[in-house]
Amino acid sequence: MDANQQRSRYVPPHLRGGDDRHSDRGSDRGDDRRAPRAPRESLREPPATNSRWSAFEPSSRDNYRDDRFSRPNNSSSSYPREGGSGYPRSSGGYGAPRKNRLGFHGDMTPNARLEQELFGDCQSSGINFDSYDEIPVETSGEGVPPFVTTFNEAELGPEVCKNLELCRYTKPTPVQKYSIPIGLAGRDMMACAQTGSGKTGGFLFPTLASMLRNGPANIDEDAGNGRRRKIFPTALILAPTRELASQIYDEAKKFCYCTGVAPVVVYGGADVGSQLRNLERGCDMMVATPGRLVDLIERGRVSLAGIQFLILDEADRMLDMGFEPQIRRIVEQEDMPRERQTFMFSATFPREIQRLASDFLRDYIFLTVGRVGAASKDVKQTVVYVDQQDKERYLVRFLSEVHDGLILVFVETKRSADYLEDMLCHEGFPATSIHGDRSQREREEALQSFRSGRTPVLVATDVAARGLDISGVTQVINYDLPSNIDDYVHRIGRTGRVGNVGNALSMVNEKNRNIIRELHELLIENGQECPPWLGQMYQGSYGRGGGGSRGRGGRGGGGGSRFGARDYRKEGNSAPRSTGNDRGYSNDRGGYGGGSGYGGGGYGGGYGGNSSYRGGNDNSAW
Ligand SMILES: Nc1ncnc2c1ncn2[C@@H]1O[C@H](COP(=O)(O)OP(=O)(O)OP(=O)(O)O)[C@@H](O)[C@H]1O
Repeated sequence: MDANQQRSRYVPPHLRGGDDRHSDRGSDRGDDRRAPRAPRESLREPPATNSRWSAFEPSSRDNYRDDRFSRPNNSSSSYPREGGSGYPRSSGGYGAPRKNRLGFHGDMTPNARLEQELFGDCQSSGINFDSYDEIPVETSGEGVPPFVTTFNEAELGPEVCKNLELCRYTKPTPVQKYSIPIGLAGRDMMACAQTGSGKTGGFLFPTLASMLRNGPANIDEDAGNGRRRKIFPTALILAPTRELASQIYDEAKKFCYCTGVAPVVVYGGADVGSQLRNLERGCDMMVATPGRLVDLIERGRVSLAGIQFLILDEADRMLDMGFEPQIRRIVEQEDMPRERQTFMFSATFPREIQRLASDFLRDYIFLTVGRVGAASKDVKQTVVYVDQQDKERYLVRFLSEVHDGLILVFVETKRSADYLEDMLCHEGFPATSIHGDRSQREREEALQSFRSGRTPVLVATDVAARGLDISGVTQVINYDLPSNIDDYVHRIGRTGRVGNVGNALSMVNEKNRNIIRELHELLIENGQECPPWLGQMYQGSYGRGGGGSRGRGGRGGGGGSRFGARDYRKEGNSAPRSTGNDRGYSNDRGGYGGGSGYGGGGYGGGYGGNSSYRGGNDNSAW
């Protein structure tokens, strides 16, 4: 088959499924117009020598299969067959309209099929997992309880501990070691820990364990309820994207298995009717995106009067200008009690957002693992200078050398995501894309196809930058750099998770001046190779004398930087106290992990040759 024949059969993403609803969207969307397509022939590279990609033909992309994630079918439950509560099981596994003996709505009976579904995929942590223990932990606030070192039945309860065993979690990560006792002590907390270090468990474990200890709020669910039942969750977890909400829910289902606590997820873009039916079966722990929650409150279907736990995941994002009004409305203007516990978690926490966040917290404990806003040391970061017009060729060339793993390519706009997916498929790479203009179904299918390895390249906008935990992502590529360093930290954190190593490649040129200084400082802080041209760019853009006056150097001292090096309440006051860990406390920047030492390269030599700043892309390498 010649190349032209292949191309004629390929259906570009915006026309797939015989649906042309997107085909004219460029015309009414201002700057979201589709990019002019580069002449195909100019993009043509020498055939990829990498046999991984040569198996893929654009016309046969649906035949691309990867069985890495298949698993044996185990039909027996790890829980004893007898010994459930005797509470009748609903057909869906979770949720029954009646309350169980704990006063919650979930199932307490083991179910082998569900157990396999929930835990069959669980994988053990990566080789650097143990080095998490060396990351310095800092807490501030009054009366910080001592940290734990194990998952302990006395604290978490036997069911939760059993579920953690099924998850193959052998010990808590640092953030969990501290967040479990803080949460169980009834305290509010603001927690900041690096990407991929188990923050989801960090808030779910103490929430669930406290719920099991205390039971639900004393609410008469039937009072004032007519035919349309109102739902009174006990815990509310808010997340910024639908995919993240859905992922948190998947985690919650595992930890809640057989505990009697019923988790439910609600998010926009999906059928509200089926979400309402799920809610009606009973909801104790609600995971939601803010917009859909407001909708359900307005419909009179959800009340927040029973909330005992409020959690904001990716809290800095939830409180930035886009979401803050909705969050204020949910937290301050509905019926949510002030007598509740509030947890805020993120890997980044700019100082002004910390200040804003404190409006929602009471006498909280601030917990940082490492430095606020630091990147994971398990990600090898590489920057290359690539002119804008050379990026496509560079990417194609780069991908043809990648032999393994899933590759996440970040771009700036939805239009570029469509365009790049299209281009990569033409070039023979099984790619899909995710962005805000795709339907929820398309977004879910794209993620599933990526997760399964069927399309090992995912082109994404920042909708996929935060929180997503996809095992097997070995490369993150910043085709377009984000406009701020926190987004960079979250993006590259899609790889190098839970002790695994990963790689991040960023294509840099003059368009990225606004992030260069902080990128430069982050690379140095993380002990990464920092090409001389990057420093030249940075000094060129900010003046030689000015370097370092506003950057990460300022973070540690709490100077002019917008970043908090630690609890913003402590700035200019007494030093925060260490609650101690084996290695002792360091209040310095960075300061954890071994820096380099992990191989995992995958790229380097052939692509790293850009040494001059202006016009420095090394075409000879292609
Ligand atoms: N105690 C543990 N032992 C082993 N694996 C764990 C443990 N806790 C969490 N994990 C696993 O670590 C991975 C990353 O966890 P999680 O998604 O919660 O990270 P995160 O800190 O929230 O990351 P991000 O900042 O990107 O949102 C998940 O696959 C999770 O199952």
